[in-house]
Parts: sequence; C-alpha cells; structure tokens
Amino acid sequence: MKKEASVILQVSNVSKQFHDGETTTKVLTNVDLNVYKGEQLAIVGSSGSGKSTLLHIMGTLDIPTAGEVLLDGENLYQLNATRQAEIRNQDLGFIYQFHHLLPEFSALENVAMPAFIQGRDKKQTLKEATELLERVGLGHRLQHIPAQLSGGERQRVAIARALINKPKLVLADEPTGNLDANSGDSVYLLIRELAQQLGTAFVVVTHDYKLAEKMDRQLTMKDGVLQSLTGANNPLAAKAESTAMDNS
Ligand SMILES: Nc1ncnc2c1ncn2[C@@H]1O[C@H](COP(=O)(O)OP(=O)(O)OP(=O)(O)O)[C@@H](O)[C@H]1O
Repeated sequence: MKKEASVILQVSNVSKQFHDGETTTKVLTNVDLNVYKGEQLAIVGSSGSGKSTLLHIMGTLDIPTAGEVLLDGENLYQLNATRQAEIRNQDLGFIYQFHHLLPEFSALENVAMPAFIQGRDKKQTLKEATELLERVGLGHRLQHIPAQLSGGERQRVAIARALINKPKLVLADEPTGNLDANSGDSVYLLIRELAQQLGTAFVVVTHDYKLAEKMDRQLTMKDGVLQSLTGANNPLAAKAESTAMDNS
C-alpha cells in the first residue's frame, strides 16, 4: 500500500509569526510534517523552540501565518468555526501537563464530558467511560473528584477523556511534565498501548528525550525548524518508518 494512504495529519509549509507593535517574532519556519495513522510521534526541542505553537496549530487552537494543515484530508484553516469546533470535539483529543480536569466533577464525569457535549447516549457513554477508566487502571476511582486523585491518576483520567470520542489524533503537550520519572514512564507506556489498540495517532511534545525514545518516531524542533533525527542520532528511525507502513 502506498504510504500516502496512511497519513492522518499533513502539515505543509507552515510558518508562524507573532506581531507586537514593531516587533515580529518568527516562531515556526516552513514546517512540513506527516503524521501516520496509529503512530506515536514525539517532538523534542529546547524551551521556546516552537513545539507548543506547532501543536496548537495542529489542533486548530492557533492560526498559522502561512501554510496548510489537513486532518484526514480536511483543510483545517479553510473551515468555519463551527466545523473546527466539531473536529476538536470528535476527531482530536488533547492532553496537557496540568490536565485541565473539571474540579467539581468525578473522574467518570470528566471522561464522559466530551461525549455528552456531542449529545451521545448517556448510559452508553457512562459504560464506555467506565471501560476506559478501567483500561487506564482507575476502575476503582470512578467517583473520585480530581482533588482526591494523585498527579499520575489525574493524568490517566485526562488520557481516558482524550480517547472517549475515539479521536483520529491525540495531541499531548508535556503530559508527564509534572510527574515523577516512574509515573511519567507509565503514562508514556499507556499512550503507546492505547495507540496500538485503538489505532489512534499520538503527537507528544516533550523536553525529555529519554521518554520520547519510547515513542515510534522522534523529531526535533530547533528555532522553529522541524528536523528529523536520522541515522546514528536515531536508531529508532527505521522502526518508525516500518511501523507507519504497518499501520497503513
Ligand atoms: N502570543 C505570543 N506573542 C509573541 N511571542 C510568542 C507568543 N506565543 C509564543 N511566543 C514565542 O514563541 C516561541 C515559541 O513558543 P512555544 O511555546 O511554542 O515554545 P516551546 O518549544 O513549546 O517551549 P517550552 O518547551 O518552553 O514550552 C517562544 O519564544 C515564545 O516566547
């Protein structure tokens, strides 16, 4: 099968500049990137290099100055706000360092919320949310509110929430940034496992190359330019390539 068939997200020639009075800050320069169905891609790079900005542009949370982003063939920045919001809810999942759970709702309600917003059947949604929480090892914490959960548990709730609508792509920004090394590792392993089982693509932005190595493929952002880690720098590159093909 041709490789193009498995591309879920296509970023083409994306640039981003911020303007503040006379000052222009160039944050992204001619970024090209294909994300393949079911792959786990890490983007590493130093602070301020543009990783989060790119992730936001992939998720319709920021507008590129130039270039295009296609999600499953739909050109995100040619869509109206209503369709963009639908895509954020149905096709994309988001995971952040500080998880952004709703503090007054239980773990179960937090996970179910994106499906409720879609108007899906309540009973069926609660069943699926329970199953997802069981899969992330929190079947015994369904009724706990975020304040009654540990940092790692909250992060696992956020992962379950990101998956409830069976998105095509999950975008994660420093999902383990506030966790200790062990919890961080288990969150990454969980992402890998779920991506493999559900066929969901994950793009994870992180500073931590050791954790990024656990993903299928790593790219590095340097001063707004996205670069491949290839050859001797990235022993996993060949594996990533074959995984992408397998998922096609
Ligand atoms: N609204 C804005 N106006 C001007 N500059 C901005 C704005 N938002 C971000 N920037 C600049 O863009 C650059 C890239 O920011 P970004 O958050 O994408 O970096 P990052 O690689 O994710 O960094 P970190 O790893 O520290 O989170 C930074 O230098 C930042 O100051």
